[in-house]
Amino acid sequence: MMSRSYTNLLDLAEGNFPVMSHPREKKRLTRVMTVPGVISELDDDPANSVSSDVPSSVDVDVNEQDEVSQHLLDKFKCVPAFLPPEIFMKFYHGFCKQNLWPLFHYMLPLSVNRGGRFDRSLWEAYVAANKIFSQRVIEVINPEDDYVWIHDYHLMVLPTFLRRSRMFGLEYQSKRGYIGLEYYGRTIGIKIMPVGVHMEQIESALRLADEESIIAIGNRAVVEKAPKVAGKSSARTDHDPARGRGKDLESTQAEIKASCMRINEAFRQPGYEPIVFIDKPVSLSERVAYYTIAECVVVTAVRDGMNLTPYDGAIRVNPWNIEATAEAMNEAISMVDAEKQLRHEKHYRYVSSHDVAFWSRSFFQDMERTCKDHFRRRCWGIGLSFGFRVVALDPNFRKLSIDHMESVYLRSKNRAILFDYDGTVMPQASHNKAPSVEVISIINTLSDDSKNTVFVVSGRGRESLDKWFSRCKKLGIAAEHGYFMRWSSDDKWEVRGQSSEFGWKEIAEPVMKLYTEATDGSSIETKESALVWHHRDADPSFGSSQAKEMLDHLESVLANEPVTVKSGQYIIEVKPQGLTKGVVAEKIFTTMAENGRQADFVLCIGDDRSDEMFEIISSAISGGILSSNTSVFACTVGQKPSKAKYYLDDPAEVVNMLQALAEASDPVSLTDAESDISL
Ligand SMILES: O=P(O)(O)OC[C@H]1O[C@H](O[C@H]2O[C@H](CO)[C@@H](O)[C@H](O)[C@H]2O)[C@H](O)[C@@H](O)[C@@H]1O
Repeated sequence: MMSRSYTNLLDLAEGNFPVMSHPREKKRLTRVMTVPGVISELDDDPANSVSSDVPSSVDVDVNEQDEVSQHLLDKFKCVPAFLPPEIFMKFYHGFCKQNLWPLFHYMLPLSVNRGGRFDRSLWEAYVAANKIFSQRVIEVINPEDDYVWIHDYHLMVLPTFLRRSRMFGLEYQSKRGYIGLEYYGRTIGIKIMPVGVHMEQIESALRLADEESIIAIGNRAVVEKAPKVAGKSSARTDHDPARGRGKDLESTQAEIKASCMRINEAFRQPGYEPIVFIDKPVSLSERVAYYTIAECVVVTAVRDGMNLTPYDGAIRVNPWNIEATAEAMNEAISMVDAEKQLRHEKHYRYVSSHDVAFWSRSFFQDMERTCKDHFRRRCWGIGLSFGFRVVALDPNFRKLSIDHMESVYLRSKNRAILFDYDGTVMPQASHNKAPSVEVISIINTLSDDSKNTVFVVSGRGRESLDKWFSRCKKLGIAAEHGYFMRWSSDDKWEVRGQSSEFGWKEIAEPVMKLYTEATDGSSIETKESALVWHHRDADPSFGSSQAKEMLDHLESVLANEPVTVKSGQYIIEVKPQGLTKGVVAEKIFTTMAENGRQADFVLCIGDDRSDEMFEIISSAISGGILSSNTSVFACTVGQKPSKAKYYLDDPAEVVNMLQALAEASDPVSLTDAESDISL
């Protein structure tokens, strides 16, 4: 018996389903898969027990399912997923049609009476159906060559199930017309692609309509029932019965019928019926015949999913605006033929060249392009249940070997050591943000070595950094992402921002205040060059959704200002354009080279967007600021997608690593030149 707790809902994703009755064991379909290892692993996986318990399908008798499956496979290379009737009813007519469809089509119940409460059994059936699909996919897929195209809202849990078995890493390059989402090391491509019509089918229906149906309809319906009477026209309401069921649908149908009756009663005349309401399925050829003889087709779907209604020289209307719709209808029926023809030709060209075949070809091309590099990535599953995520990492991404780095360190003469502060040498969760005595001592040992140039490169304000590192005389500090820079405590702060114009703060701050008022636990930090909105102490999910919203909001109101808006660890930061830790790193490497001390050892370490430091390294090498022989250790904190090649697990490991380098340092070491002189 399933527990009613929410956690057990999540268990469903683990494959812990209520076992449905099964009259007989179902034979497995002949495998198409070509990777034997994966098949055998799945065979023994108890989490994959649902499909073997599937007792029957809705449309195909259970005794015929194997035969039908084989036939579909041989003839069409198709593999069906048979859902037991009790699952199918609750999955399709229940959760899909009663919950998801209205949700995705903005058809939320207008009154309490029309809305049902969340029905747990429907949700369970939805998850169970998705699981069955996933098992069919897993049975037949060749993970090396195949793509998986998951379509529509019925199968939204399917990707989660598939990724638990085998994951497909994606890398995506942004192109015009696409949106590329970076997601745990993968880029998800999003594109708007209207589905085209099947031109051949429509054209053959048109031919058929010309020959047969128009005559039939003309005789039966148009002439007899709805003739054009002088100055009057008849409307034919062609109502394609919906596949779904539900209370909303029934009442909508009743309302349509009542409206038709009301209009007919008011305007009916002998031999003239203003509205002919067709409440039965209409064949394609008959429908096309109606389209052919109609003077105007009005499509007023308020939200459309995959409606393939012909698009014939349309006048666009807002279906909520009744007057504008009436005007558009009048315009359509009174439009001169030449204009109709022009409009038709323009749209026909588009419709006929962007048909359903074009759509599917284009979809596959996008999929191929999106997936082309995914075999280069290694995927790791992290988290549990719906919190499960697949992280795609570069195969060269590996843990930093301190021993190896230490041996390179010992051989090098000019070293650049750049480290971020928060999340790198200072744990994010720590309340006391001042560096420990241990960290101060390590930094002093490192910066006392004359071969070393050591910098803390941080988003923090210069005042805090100055105070915290007051005992590190030789430490370089880049504060506020490099807006301020200083090479040692004896040097003056350089202001490196391109602009000292901060009028944008008057735009950004009121926006941040709005969100701060609405988000308990959030606050605003004012830095000299930047404004930061913090939500670490807010409710986690509300805080992060507010942060996303604020990011968009700020980006739009600051679009013409010389600033960038960035998200970080529980922060949204607005800072002057061109300020990045990458620019700081470049400045340090350039200055070293100009002073005849080109770095032969570089250690850059950061935990988040300070990855910017890593990104400039290849351009620094190609630009000659670093040599191709420079040993580069670009390291991130935490095993996550990054431009860095190495990772360490947490700030404690970072401090250990720095300690090891400090121990290998020579605080009184002399440069070669100095050695020669002293000899
Ligand atoms: O570049 P970093 O050294 O990593 O500094 C980046 C930001 O650090 C600070 O914010 C972080 O610490 C806060 C606690 O003190 C924490 O609540 C927040 O979530 C962290 O992101 C600082 O306040 C920001 O101005 C820096 O940009």
